[in-house]
Amino acid sequence: MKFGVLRFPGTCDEVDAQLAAERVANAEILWHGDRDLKGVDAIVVPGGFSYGDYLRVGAIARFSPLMESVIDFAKQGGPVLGICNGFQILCEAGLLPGALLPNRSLRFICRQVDLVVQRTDTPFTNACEEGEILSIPSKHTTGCWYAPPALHEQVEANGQVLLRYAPGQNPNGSLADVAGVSNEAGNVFGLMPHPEHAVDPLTGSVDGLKLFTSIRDSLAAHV
Ligand SMILES: NC(=O)CC[C@H](N)C(=O)O
Repeated sequence: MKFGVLRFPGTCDEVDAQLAAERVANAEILWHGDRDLKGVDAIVVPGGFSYGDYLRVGAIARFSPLMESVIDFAKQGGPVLGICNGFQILCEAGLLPGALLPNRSLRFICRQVDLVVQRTDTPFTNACEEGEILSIPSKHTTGCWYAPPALHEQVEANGQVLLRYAPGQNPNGSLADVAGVSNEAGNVFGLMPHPEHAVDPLTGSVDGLKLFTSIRDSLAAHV
């Protein structure tokens, strides 16, 4: 199978995402100005500062030509993983619920965080154990996930929160310690921490690899 990793002006984590995906499958970088998804089986919208975070994080990238193809791909049930700025872009595109607000501290925060796996019956977490703790780096200014009460209630009732910050570790003030949330159909998932930076023992954790493995295995199960 092949992952497609999006690149916008200002993206900076696409090569790490490609290298992470290549540990479990093939991966190719896709330029935001094209429309062709080149037959990839899964999409990664990586982290960075697309369009310099101007206007509002992800608000400009969301209108790239390639995003039209990503929205169609997602509507057809294709797996889409948004990491950090990718999560922000997917929220702006209306593919994920809620919005990312500035961190409560109003500071850029860069630290390793523990995430608690809430569900394992998903395309993104099937290689994990329920309740497992994943140690993954987090680095952002605008990572405070928020949804108005009615939407938040719906997201919780549908089991769309797949990862939460471990108690006492929420770095940004996200509502209900939400670190990663899926769409209602379950095929689009976004998280603020960076699994692509936790794939080699050299950097202290390989827990991030489990998300990439999960996507690959969920697709293999459908063949
Ligand atoms: N690491 C990233 O992807 C940065 C995300 C984003 N632009 C922020 O700082 O909020």
